[in-house]
Amino acid sequence: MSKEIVDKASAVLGPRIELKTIAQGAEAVVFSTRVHPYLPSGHEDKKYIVKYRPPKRYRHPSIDQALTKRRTLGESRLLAKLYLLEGLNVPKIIACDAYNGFIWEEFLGEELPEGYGFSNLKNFLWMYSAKDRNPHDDVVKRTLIRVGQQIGLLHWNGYCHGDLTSSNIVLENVEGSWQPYLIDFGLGSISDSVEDKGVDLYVLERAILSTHSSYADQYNAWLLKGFSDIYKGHGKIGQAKLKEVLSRFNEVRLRGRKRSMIG
Ligand SMILES: Nc1ncnc2c1ncn2[C@@H]1O[C@H](COP(=O)(O)OP(=O)(O)OP(=O)(O)O)[C@@H](O)[C@H]1O
Repeated sequence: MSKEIVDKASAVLGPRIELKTIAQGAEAVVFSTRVHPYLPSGHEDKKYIVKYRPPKRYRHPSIDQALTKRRTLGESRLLAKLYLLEGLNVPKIIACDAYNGFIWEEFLGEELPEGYGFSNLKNFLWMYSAKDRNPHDDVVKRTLIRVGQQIGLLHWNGYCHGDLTSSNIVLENVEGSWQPYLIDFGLGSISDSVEDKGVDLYVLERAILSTHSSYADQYNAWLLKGFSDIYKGHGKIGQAKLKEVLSRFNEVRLRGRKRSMIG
């Protein structure tokens, strides 16, 4: 992580906000902090995420600023809308400084036991594939069905994620059960397109296949069960829409297979 980026972020936020780097993607740097952006000190019991899109030197400054503003605002607006959907779990947005490229969110997740790392779906499934655990444990089944339900809710309400990998699903331990949260809506959209939905399902299926190939068929079947439950809960219209999404999902799969055969 370049010190220059951290210095830039600190210069905008001021010395009061202590930042700890969590991740650096192509587009943004993610920090955590205990300091609330606008409440006075004394609220350090909570943790927050600060997602920062630093300026890109290779872009013309005015284009760069316009892009940063548009993307930061887009992601914040989407997150704020999604947070209002009943039953859907996404991080609560705390603040947004679109001009400087900052989004503040509540911090979700925790460290998994035995050094399995941060509690995203990918690490959680690794933990259950360990020798002394059962990869088909009921906890895994219940959790994957819940993940499928979250995706079902997102799609049923007319939104798509755009980058639905197993790292972008965070698990929170709520009274002993794992509740999934969808994070990173940087590529998310308001979309009722069956193609976008099929691609979301395909991206997650591939992510699970690439990291947990021995159990992927069962895992994906549980995800689809949860997903289908949501659509089926909406009667005949739900059933018809489910059929459309699943049939497009199959088409996307076939296209993906062809591509991977050709290279
Ligand atoms: N609300 C949150 N709570 C806890 N951790 C988070 C949260 N948001 C992001 N993270 C952590 O930061 C990482 C990167 O965040 P995010 O995916 O939003 O950024 P990104 O730059 O779009 O990443 P990428 O380019 O890898 O998709 C996540 O994988 C997760 O580990």
